[in-house]
Amino acid sequence: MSHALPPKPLTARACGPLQGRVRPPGDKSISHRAFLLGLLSAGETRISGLLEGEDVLNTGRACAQLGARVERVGDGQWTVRGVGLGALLAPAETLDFGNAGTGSRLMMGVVGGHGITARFDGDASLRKRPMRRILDPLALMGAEVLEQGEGGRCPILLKGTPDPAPIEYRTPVASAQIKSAVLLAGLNALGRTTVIETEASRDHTEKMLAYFGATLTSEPFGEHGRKIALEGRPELTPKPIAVPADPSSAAFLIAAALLVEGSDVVVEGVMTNPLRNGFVATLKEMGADIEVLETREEGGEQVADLRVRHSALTGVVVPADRAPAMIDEYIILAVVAAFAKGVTHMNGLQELRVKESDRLAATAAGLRANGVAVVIEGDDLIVEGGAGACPGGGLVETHLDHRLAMSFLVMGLAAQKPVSVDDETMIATSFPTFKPLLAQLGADCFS
Ligand SMILES: O=C(O)C1=C[C@@H](OP(=O)(O)O)[C@@H](O)[C@H](O)C1
Ligand SMILES: C=C(OP(=O)(O)O)C(=O)O
Repeated sequence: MSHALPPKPLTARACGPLQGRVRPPGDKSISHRAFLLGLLSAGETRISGLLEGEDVLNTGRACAQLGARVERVGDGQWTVRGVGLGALLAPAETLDFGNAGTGSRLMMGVVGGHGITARFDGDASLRKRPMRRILDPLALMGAEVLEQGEGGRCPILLKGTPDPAPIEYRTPVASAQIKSAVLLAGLNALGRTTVIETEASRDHTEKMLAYFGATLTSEPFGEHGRKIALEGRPELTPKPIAVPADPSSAAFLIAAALLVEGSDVVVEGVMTNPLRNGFVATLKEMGADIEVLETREEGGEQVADLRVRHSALTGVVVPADRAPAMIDEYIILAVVAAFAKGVTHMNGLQELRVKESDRLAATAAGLRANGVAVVIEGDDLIVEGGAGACPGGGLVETHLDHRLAMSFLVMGLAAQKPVSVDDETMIATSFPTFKPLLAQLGADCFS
């Protein structure tokens, strides 16, 4: 499944100071959800600022296969004419989610709660990712897995139920994808679906469901958790969605500005949702000069312009309970840590093993290839920084993982020797404007 492009290597070399203002693309998590809620509500949902990355576009195509009319009406502007809850069509062809865990898993929730059957598939990376974590709660609700790859992996043929059982489900790991899949299936249940998470994960699904008119409560559970309860069969009403800038994409621009000497950059409109801001919080603890210039609300989220200046950084201990708020930022944090003074100890990274690649192993390998001392101890990553200097000079294997590619290219902008990645094509899944935006800041240092 998935049309695989031939790998395209890319090298980044040291560049002069980064200067200017830049706005990262729309948030990937919110963009996926905008398409899905558009599908599930009858009428027209207008979306602006959508991330036009391959992951999100695949979700849009899948929504069209289930009956929605999905149209691009301008740059980042889309409309979705949804069929509404309970009225989805069975797709004639396989739903191909490419590289996207989020798109495939959330859509499994949607299909699982409807009386339709759909085949889910994706690229070689997606075919390695665990799906039982989604299929298990969906089975409790009445969905059936008719076919599956080894160990509950894609390709998966899922038969949903027209009458899902409302369940109370405790997520086994902190995962917004598991929580969202259960809630999306629970939308079509007669009764209340409850999800309990002991570590709170990103809350975009809850916020968007409430915005579209669903009755939903979210209350604290234990020290760091949440209990979310959703009343089934709501009247979902389409609402305009303005997608704020993605903090996970912003992370690469912020890191580049911190690492390249003399840089002074403003990254605009970055979503500062507390369940997404662990990276900036950690950088500040490391001594990063990040000034919050203007806070405001965009599309129901707090956003801010961040002024970032080159900074001398010091290693820190990153607590395990911060992982959900920066789960996609550990690779770039590890790269930043390679330039810090002293050791950075990142705790509790077991979930990194089941992302687009085994990010724990691949990050360590990439650092070693570039002369950085690193140890994996259990589920922890320990990086020894070079106090402002990082040797570089390595070739990094990216294993179809966009964030590995971008993180090590950022390393190359500040390292002593150029850094190469074996494939840049996957960057298009989440941040197609990565190179042009860096070039806009003066970092036109890729070849
Ligand atoms: O719900 C989402 O949009 C996401 C949740 C996270 O995954 P998990 O739910 O597996 O932690 C994250 O890594 C992914 O990039 C996006
Ligand atoms: C883990 C990621 O995404 P997904 O799970 O959607 O593939 C990511 O973007 O880093």
